[in-house]
Amino acid sequence: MKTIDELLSEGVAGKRVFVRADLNVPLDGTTITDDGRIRAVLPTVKALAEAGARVVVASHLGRPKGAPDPAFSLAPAAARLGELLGADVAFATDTVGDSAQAVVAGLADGQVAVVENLRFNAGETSKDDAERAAFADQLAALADVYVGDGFGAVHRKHASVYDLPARLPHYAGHLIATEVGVLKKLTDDVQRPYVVALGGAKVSDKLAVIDQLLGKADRLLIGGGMAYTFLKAKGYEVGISLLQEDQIPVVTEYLERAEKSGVEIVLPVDVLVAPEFPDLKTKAPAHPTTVAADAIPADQEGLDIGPETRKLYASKLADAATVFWNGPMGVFEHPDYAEGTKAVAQALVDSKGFTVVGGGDSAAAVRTLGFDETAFGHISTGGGASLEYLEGKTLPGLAALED
Ligand SMILES: Nc1ncnc2c1ncn2[C@@H]1O[C@H](COP(=O)(O)OP(=O)(O)OP(=O)(O)O)[C@@H](O)[C@H]1O
Ligand SMILES: O=C(O)[C@H](O)COP(=O)(O)O
Repeated sequence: MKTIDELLSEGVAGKRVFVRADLNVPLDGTTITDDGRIRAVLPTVKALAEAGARVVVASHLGRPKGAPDPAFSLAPAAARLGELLGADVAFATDTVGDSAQAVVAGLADGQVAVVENLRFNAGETSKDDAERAAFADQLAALADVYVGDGFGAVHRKHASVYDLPARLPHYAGHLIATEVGVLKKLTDDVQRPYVVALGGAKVSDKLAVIDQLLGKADRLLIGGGMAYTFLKAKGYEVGISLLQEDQIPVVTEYLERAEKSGVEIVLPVDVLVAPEFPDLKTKAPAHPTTVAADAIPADQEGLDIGPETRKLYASKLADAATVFWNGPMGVFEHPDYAEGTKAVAQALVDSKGFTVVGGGDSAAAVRTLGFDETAFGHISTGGGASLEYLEGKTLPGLAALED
């Protein structure tokens, strides 16, 4: 894989360089609540701009449905990138249309532009190769060189991640190089006990990774929205909690396999429930109730792990030599459901092992809950991406950067 260092030594002055970043930051309206993913791509953008490149930054944000949707505009991220760079950043109100073409044509050497959300175009995420290729052709017309630096999205076979690098000379940016360097340690020579904590809301995506993790980790702690499919597989009722009903047989098989192979799968023993999802805007008190994991009322939703589970998970993390954690333990954005995530974060801080936190919201949680980033071994910008890397999968966005 050629890296940006080679590109810089070859010279980029005057060249249009397309940087595929992951600027998928958490937003409260148009306010960015954690800018970690923007800061993470700064070394690449700065280096290119300082070398005189005309830098075209592109990213997805959220999961819009292949058409423009103002709620998912990258405008706030572009503004924040400008603040962090201390320079004007031009913004194109479309991705490959008139605005993008004009903004890119107007760039001077060393200037930076951001184009609008890649996923406002159906071709970006299409499963149809020809549709993705057609969009990649339009993206390729905007640049001379491609730099892949959106680590959080390298597990997606999307046009800007997978098809576009095949059309341009391509290089890995600083962030991808750093992320892969650290995660390699967890695949090549992992120190044991190796404990993986999984939570979050992207349950269908992430249940699949457990298949491989069962052969690699010594212990799996399950929290967040992920926990309820496991509790249901054990025969408990989960009320109106997040549930991946079709995955219950798969999860049942995981539980059986873990038992046979001596891998510990640790599930919540108690949870915080409420009749409705909390208001994340007003943060109005949610008045949750603590119930045993096998006693979730039919009309209630599990929104965080409970106090006994917090202690249990801290004890299961205490002797770990290596920890990988992806996915908040609860709806940490609301103060009534942040304690589970705080407890796991604190257990990582207290750990003597090598600790890695992965994921947009997981990393944001660590920072917004007031933890010092340097207390963790590594904070990865990718959740799904790092999990799939740890599974040993070939990731489309990394494969595409190979020569
Ligand atoms: N019990 C729960 N029910 C519903 N949502 C939950 C629950 N627990 C956690 N969440 C939500 O999960 C979200 C984060 O999940 P997600 O899987 O996206 O993690 P991530 O760290 O961002 O990883 P990635 O980078 O792969 O997106 C948070 O917004 C949080 O509110
Ligand atoms: O948040 C993430 O994990 C990445 O930005 C990828 O987003 P996606 O899961 O919507 O593809």
